[in-house]
Amino acid sequence: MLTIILLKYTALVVLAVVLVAFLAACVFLYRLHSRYDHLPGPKRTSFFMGNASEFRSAIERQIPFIQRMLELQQEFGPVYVIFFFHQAFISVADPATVKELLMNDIHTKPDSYKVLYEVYGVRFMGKGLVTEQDHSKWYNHRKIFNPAFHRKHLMGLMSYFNTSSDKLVLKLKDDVDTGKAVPLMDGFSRTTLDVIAKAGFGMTQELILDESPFVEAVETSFQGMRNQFRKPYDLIFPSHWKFRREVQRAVQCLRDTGEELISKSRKALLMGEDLPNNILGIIMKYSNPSEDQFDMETMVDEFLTFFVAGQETTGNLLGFAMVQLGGHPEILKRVRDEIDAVVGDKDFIEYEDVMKMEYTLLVLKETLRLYSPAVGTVRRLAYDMTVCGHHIPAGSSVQMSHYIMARMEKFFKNPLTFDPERFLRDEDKPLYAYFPFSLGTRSCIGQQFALIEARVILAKLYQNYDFKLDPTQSFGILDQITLKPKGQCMNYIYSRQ
Ligand code: HEM
Repeated sequence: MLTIILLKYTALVVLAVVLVAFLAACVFLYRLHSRYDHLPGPKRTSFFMGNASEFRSAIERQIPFIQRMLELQQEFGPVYVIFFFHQAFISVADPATVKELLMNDIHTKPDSYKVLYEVYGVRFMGKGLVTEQDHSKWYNHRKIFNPAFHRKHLMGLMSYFNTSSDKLVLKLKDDVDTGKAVPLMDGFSRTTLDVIAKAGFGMTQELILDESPFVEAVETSFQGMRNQFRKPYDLIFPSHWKFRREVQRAVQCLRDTGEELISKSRKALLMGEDLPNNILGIIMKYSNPSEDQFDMETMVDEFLTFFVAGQETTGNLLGFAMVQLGGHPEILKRVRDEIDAVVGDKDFIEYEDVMKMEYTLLVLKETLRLYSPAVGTVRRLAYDMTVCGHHIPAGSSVQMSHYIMARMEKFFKNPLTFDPERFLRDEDKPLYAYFPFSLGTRSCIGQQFALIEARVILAKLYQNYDFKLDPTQSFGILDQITLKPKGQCMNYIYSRQ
């Protein structure tokens, strides 16, 4: 009898707790919605899910979600609000606001970055440079990393860029003159992974030519990261538990590899040995262990951060660039002529050669204007602001998208035309409208690294081969949180005439 009463009592308590939680969620959402009721924006299709159905419609129409956000910008103007479950994002396409939010450190990164802290319960990017929200902690780390990206150290990384590109050339050798189109994205992805692994952390594993458990672990982890971001509720279903375990193992494998490399480097430093000229070696030299600037966990966070931030982005940039070159024979000819003139048949591409590849740089810049792998950034407003006549309260998450602004006639003449020389003319208004690497102190630390690496890889490819885009290769964009070319960048490869 007592047990039945207890059970009834417990059930009542549970019911009451659920009811209170439900009411609290309703009040929270009601207050959130009313905070932004004065702003334009699409109608919420659900009280609880807000505008999450917009995601579904973008997937169904096979367009990147950011393209849907551009359409909404065209419909509602430079400022609008969109709700995802319990989060409101204010999308802003206004250079003055981009300047205010990115050039002023008082506006920090919002909580939405926490989604990258861990993947399926295993620490992932943790408190690395991209995700750290505390400005002073971030600043202390960034100042240690900055020297590794100065010109003189980047010059010292040229051998890594050359060696990895040579391996890509070798990997493609079997596909030359076969009359079969081959996907280039896998090669780009492996090559940029190899560069980060070696120039960044001194890994010795072969990542381009052979099958590698590390490459598989990177792919599985990234897939897990995307799923967690886009389909967080999949995990409720037991059919996804196997995948979750695979992702957890893969992330752990990356963290273990990072820890091993960092420990090795630390030991070498303590033994007074010379550290190699890679990013990890340079950070070790510049950081002060006595100040405990980097505990092992944070250092491993940075290891993962550099793979996430530096690999796929640069690989995707190369893919987009090759697709655009394939579709613009006159631009391709100028790139090839420049590479022939600057590099000729040299085996080793020097830093000075890269600096002379000015037209190729314009092509990369134009590729980044229309096809930047990273679509934008978000800041948490530190104080109330009025943007284009709209009041935005302090604490709001404001999204600024370079993808959106790059497609606005207001800032770029004939915005959808791929025109590398636009950067030499004075017709556009790119100031605070062009920011593929973001702007301000939290802009991309690897910007120059990526642009040098991409030029070396392109130079080596065109130095050795001719490429012809497969006519079935799409010019579309695949949204995988970062943007990548749809269709794997299919090309026929020929020996150079
Ligand atoms: C085409 C290639 C690349 C693009 C388009 C790109 C873009 C970006 C963007 C937009 C941000 C700002 C992210 C935010 O606001 O949350 C960023 C940050 C960052 N990127 Fe890149 N990136 C590229 C390549 C690289 C490479 C090669 C590395 C490393 C070698 C790198 C390392 C980082 C790091 C560590 C941050 C965080 C910076 C900080 O907050 O201090 N990126 N990148």
